[in-house]
Amino acid sequence: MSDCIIEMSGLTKRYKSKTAVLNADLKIFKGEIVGLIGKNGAGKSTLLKMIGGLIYPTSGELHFFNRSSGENQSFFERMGVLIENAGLYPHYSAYENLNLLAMAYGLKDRNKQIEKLLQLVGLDHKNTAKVKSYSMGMKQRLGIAIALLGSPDVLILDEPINGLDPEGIVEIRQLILELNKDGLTIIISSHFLEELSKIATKYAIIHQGEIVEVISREELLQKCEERIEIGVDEAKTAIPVLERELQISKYKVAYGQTLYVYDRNIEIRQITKVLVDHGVSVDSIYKHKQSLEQYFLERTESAGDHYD
Ligand SMILES: Nc1ncnc2c1ncn2[C@@H]1O[C@H](COP(=O)(O)OP(=O)(O)OP(=O)(O)O)[C@@H](O)[C@H]1O
Repeated sequence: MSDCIIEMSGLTKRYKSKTAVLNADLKIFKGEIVGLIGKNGAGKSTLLKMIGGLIYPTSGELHFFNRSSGENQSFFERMGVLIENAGLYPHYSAYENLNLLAMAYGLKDRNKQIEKLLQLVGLDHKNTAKVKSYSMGMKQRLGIAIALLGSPDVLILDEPINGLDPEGIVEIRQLILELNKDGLTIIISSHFLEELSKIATKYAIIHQGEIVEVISREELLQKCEERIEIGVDEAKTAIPVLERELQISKYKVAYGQTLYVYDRNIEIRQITKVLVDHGVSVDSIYKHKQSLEQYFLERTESAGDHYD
């Protein structure tokens, strides 16, 4: 996963006096599923629209495949975009919707490509029912099929599970994972953090237009793992005691005076006892388990507010 296919630096979008996105720096690598997380109005859609070429940045750089987007607008053709709603024709079938667009794009082998796409998103190409009779989930899957016309390298999905019932959510999740298995890079925005955590390989947390953190799935899971936090004078004096007496092996030192112990089956009272018995005074000790939701809330609340 070493090919950086999108790189933005200092990407900014202002609407008159409103700054929707400010100085966004982010690298996206081939095969990633990047979850863009932020509250309503954080700037997610604006950022996705800039990546998808639907709006121009006010300033900053956007590079695709190590080349500036300004050098070659055709890079945007390699993005499949589903932002807001798919703009479906309600009185046509799924096939007809795709066919109209495929003709407009001048795609060759339309029939074959459309059948393949409909199959991929779990819709029947022979179904002549009008799209207006479709469920939200079916419309969303058709929207994804439309975004996939022309075999893009990157699929951009803005809140694709908004308004879907639990079954629809599972279908979209499975579809995204399936598409990613075939190598497609996906950028997906959401404020359903738990849902996003089931698919994203990397997260960019956006708050009031600014990317406040980029974190991998592994890092995030580690941060949200259950741990015992021990406050001591010096962590390095506590570690050998805990290793020897309780055989702890999964731990981390934070700020020199705090020790995080991730080993299961070790109780707070055991730790307190051995440390005190060996002359290490314990200033604080407690179990800590952070939910994803808490983590993101903390990141967005501690990030501070910026005003235009
Ligand atoms: N065309 C526009 N003109 C003026 N302001 C805009 C425009 N588009 C977006 N904004 C403002 O920019 C900010 C970011 O909007 P954006 O739609 O990118 O946020 P979002 O994170 O996608 O939120 P939501 O989930 O509510 O769509 C908001 O304050 C919004 O009101």
